[in-house]
Amino acid sequence: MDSKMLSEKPVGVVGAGSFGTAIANILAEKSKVLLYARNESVVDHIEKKGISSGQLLHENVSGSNELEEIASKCDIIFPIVPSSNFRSLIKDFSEYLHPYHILIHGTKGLDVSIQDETQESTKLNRNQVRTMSEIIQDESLVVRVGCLAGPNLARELADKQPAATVVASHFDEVIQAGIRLLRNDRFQVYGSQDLIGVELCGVLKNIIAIASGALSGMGYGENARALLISRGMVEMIYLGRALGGNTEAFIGLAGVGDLVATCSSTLSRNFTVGYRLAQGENLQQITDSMDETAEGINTIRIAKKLTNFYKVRAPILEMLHKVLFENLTVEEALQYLMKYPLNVDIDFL
Ligand SMILES: NC(=O)C1=CN([C@@H]2O[C@H](COP(=O)(O)OP(=O)(O)OC[C@H]3O[C@@H](n4cnc5c(N)ncnc54)[C@H](O)[C@@H]3O)[C@@H](O)[C@H]2O)C=CC1
Ligand SMILES: O=C(CO)COP(=O)(O)O
Repeated sequence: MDSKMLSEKPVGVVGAGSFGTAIANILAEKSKVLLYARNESVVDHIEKKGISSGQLLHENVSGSNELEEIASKCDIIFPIVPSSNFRSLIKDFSEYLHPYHILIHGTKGLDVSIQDETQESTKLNRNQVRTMSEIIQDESLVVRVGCLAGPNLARELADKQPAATVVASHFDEVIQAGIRLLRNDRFQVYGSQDLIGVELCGVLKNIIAIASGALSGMGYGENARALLISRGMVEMIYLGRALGGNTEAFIGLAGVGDLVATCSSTLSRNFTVGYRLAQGENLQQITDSMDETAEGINTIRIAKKLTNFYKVRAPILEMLHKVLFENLTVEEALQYLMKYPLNVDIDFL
């Protein structure tokens, strides 16, 4: 595909939430963009008011309510919806998708097929858990898939602050397309061939972000956060490698970069969940009053079952699971972690 064709055809973004909208605006600096929303009133708002998810839209962005229109007009499409809706979206989309399409998703979550998981199951293996790029391949004829992941808090992107992301794919043309479409003088784009590793970075850092919010909610400062980030990174690497990622991805922008951003910002929804837990709210109260997606909650549930299967040492994850789903208090979890008998700093290199 040459650059002339790219500039002639619009780029598709599916999902008009905080991140989909921020990415649509970045893409719009170089291309026409078709932004898909399920809800007709949201499309109406996009068309008439030029606003989506509270963000003023670039003039190159128009709205669409038709997946068929997105697939027929766009060769390159960015699906950015929560992981809980990702498979059903791709199923609906698949009849319009062809092998010439390129899909680069921005979703930081995992999927478990219903038939593979029951409430009682305590273990999951890798074959029972899908990343979003795997869902695209499972459910459609699209071959050239990729993801974008990195420290990309939507609000900061919307405010045009400097930032960078990683586009990962097994196909160089997907990486090159991502760089060509997204890169501008405030937004750097790096490439990686480790698609699974980069996807897992974005997914697993949300677990640690919840823990970081909890530390802040208890009033603790930067020593505690640094301890959490570095030990959290080790857990991410253990589990990420068990699931097929390489260590390199985790020490890059999508790994430690996104981990630091999300663990340090009150803009992060996952951080906010942890903060509110530490302030005494329960999970139900928090999720009932949040409009946006905090992927880390479901990821903790899935990751715990994966660590049970692979016997991965992940004490932070274990404690968070108990806090979220088994009524352990945040203070009790912290006490347990501070007594955890470990003294080797780095044993994964
Ligand atoms: N907000 C952020 O700063 C960032 C978010 N992400 C990831 O992006 C994904 C989406 O997050 P946000 O945009 O923040 O979520 P959000 O909660 O702001 O919005 C999600 C949007 O997806 C739409 N949606 C859900 N199912 C859909 C479907 N089947 N078809 C079309 N639209 C559908 C919803 O209507 C909503 O507009 C998540 O996996 C998140 O982890 C990644 C990087 C940054
Ligand atoms: O992934 C993010 C920033 O890179 C956004 O994190 P939250 O989903 O926690 O808001």
